[in-house]
Amino acid sequence: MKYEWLVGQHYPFFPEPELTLGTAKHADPSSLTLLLQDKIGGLQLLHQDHWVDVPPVQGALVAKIGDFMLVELFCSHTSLSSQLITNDKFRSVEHRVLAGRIGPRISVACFYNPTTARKFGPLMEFLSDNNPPIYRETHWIKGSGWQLSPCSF
Ligand SMILES: O=C(O)CCC(=O)C(=O)O
Ligand SMILES: [Fe+2]
Repeated sequence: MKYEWLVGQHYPFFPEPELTLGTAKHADPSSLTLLLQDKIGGLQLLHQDHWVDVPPVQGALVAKIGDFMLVELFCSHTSLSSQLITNDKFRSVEHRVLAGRIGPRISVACFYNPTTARKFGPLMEFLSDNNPPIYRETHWIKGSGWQLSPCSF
């Protein structure tokens, strides 16, 4: 069984935005997050130690790689892979949301999460003598996501 969560988020107008954040810095524990923003903006991605604005584009979905990133989207043989199963070749993106400067903001996020029925670890295709596994095999846990668990070699 897979878990998909649809979450609506409301960020009220805040008269002193420098005193707080809408959402603090984090990476999603999902496999993949698809996000619909309204026209207010405020989402930022951390890129090379700098916060970069994600401009809102009417009707566009923002796709964010999550920590787990094993998605069997739409059909069971289609899988997209990232931080855990690609052994860090593709990494989840850290992001935050600035507090409402212009007006209230609404976003809708769909978090695609992996099955809890089996463990996932780095795929063999991403491993070699020069690229040993960085993470242990782990389950994704409904309710709490999961913890990246580094291997100790
Ligand atoms: O409201 C947003 O733009 C993003 C919120 C968030 O961090 C998320 O949906 O993962
Ligand atoms: Fe997020």
